[in-house]
Amino acid sequence: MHQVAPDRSWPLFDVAATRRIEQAAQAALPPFTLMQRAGLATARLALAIAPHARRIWIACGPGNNGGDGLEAATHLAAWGKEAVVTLAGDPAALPADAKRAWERLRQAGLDLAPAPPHDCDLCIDALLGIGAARPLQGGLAAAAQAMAGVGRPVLAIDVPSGLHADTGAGLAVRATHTLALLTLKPGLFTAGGRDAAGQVWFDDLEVPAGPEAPCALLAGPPLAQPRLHASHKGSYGDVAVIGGAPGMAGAALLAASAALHAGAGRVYLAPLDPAAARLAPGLPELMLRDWSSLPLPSLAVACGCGGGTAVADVLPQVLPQAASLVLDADALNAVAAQADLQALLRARSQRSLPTVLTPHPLEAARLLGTSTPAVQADRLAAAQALAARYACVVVLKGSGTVIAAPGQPPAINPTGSARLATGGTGDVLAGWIAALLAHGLPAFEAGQAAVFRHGQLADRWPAGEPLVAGALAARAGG
Ligand SMILES: NC(=O)C1=CN([C@@H]2O[C@H](COP(=O)(O)OP(=O)(O)OC[C@H]3O[C@@H](n4cnc5c(N)ncnc54)[C@H](OP(=O)(O)O)[C@@H]3O)[C@@H](O)[C@H]2O)[C@@H](O)CC1
Ligand SMILES: Nc1ncnc2c1ncn2[C@@H]1O[C@H](COP(=O)(O)OP(=O)(O)O)[C@@H](O)[C@H]1O
Ligand SMILES: [K+]
Repeated sequence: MHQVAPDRSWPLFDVAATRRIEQAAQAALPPFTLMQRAGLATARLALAIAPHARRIWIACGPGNNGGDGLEAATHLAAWGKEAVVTLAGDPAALPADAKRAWERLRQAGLDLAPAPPHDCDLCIDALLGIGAARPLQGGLAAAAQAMAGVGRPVLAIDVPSGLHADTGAGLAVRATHTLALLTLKPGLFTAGGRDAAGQVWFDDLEVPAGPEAPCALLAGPPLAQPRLHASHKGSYGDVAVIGGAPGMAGAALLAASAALHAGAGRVYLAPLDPAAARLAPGLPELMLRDWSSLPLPSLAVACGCGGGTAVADVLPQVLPQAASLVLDADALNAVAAQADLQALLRARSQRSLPTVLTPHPLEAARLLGTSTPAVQADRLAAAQALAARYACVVVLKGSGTVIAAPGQPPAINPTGSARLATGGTGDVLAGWIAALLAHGLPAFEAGQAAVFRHGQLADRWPAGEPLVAGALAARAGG
């Protein structure tokens, strides 16, 4: 069993692949072996989470997830715990493996409780796993509600019940811990998955993934980029930030500050507000330029940050010329609205010019011509659809940021938290990615590395210190 931490990358498998892995293992092993392993692993983790627990409520559902719970309950009772077992369903209708777990429970002298306990020290959520097919209803919904009311740690088996294992969508049990079995599923790490799953643990039940290819990766830490002694500012590339229309100069400044602190050799700031040139940015290292005078073919450009509608006039020049490009915020909205800009964007890939789009879910919805809920319902699919449509790398921001590129499995970022949900942190990310592009990282690696470090910086932010974008930018790359 492993604790899933952002110290390495992890392959993720969707439900279809997990079912194939399970079927191959079932065929090769004596019947009931996997459920025995699953139940034992769950019981062991329950003890580790709540070593002094006396009463443990195991809330079982009508399928094999419930069977894992029944098997765990038998172990916990054998180890001296008071196991209170409820079943939202008919024991006679359980699938074969779960029925066997039910028989073992009965043989151990245990029976079902008529209702959840009024109090317990730990809840085990064995209502639904990868078979969750529709929103929780009836007895399952009642059990989930009771679990929330107990106010004790909740250990979810495989998937927090109700959560869609592939997407992280769906109203689900909110667990403090989730023990993923056989495979790690992408839905645990994006959309509602992080909040539902809590700390994720993984047990492969001694079954290798075999020939199955992961549908996505949980990203690990990027490689360090040591700065050679015999290097100079030209070795690290030049960034230009174009944005900051009237009233929004701060966004462009944040991106430029992040690019500077993330290690770009030189950073140009090209505000779209003519008056902004008179502002003292407090960063004398920045070189203020009119955008039309920038040497675009030699620059990594971050375009859009606070760009307002003015950025649409810049894009016909920037899209074909920038050596590498990050499009954020208003630049994305302009692309979403103009077919000519979309064509210029797509044409960049034919010339192998690296491009990264950094939409939040609303911007992604505009680019895809759909709604924000539709994007959030399947963030991996939305990011992949965008990458395919615009032939570039896409960083779909939010809880469990997705990094996608055409023709390869997407990555889900494991770092960051809602402390980043404050104005301007997305501008910081755009500037940070541009700095890595300027250094020569390929677009996917640049996006993945900057997103990981940006989130990690937030995770390590001192608890009592407000996290604001300006301070985040000043520590980029640190
Ligand atoms: N086989 C093995 O040995 C192993 C299995 N493993 C474990 O099994 C889990 C998968 O088991 P599973 O396929 O039985 O699916 P599961 O999640 O229990 O639910 C299916 C049941 O729920 C029902 N149902 C669904 N949604 C519902 C709703 N909203 N409201 C009400 N009912 C609803 C659905 O009914 P139906 O849709 O058919 O009407 C069906 O009866 C997996 O996550 C892992 O924990 C692992 O230990 C590895 C070894
Ligand atoms: N709940 C969250 N968990 C992880 N990251 C988050 C969360 N909320 C926001 N972020 C991150 O904060 C940044 C916000 O970017 P964005 O929405 O563009 O805001 P802004 O335009 O104000 O800069 C993104 O990198 C996003 O992934
Ligand atoms: K569950």
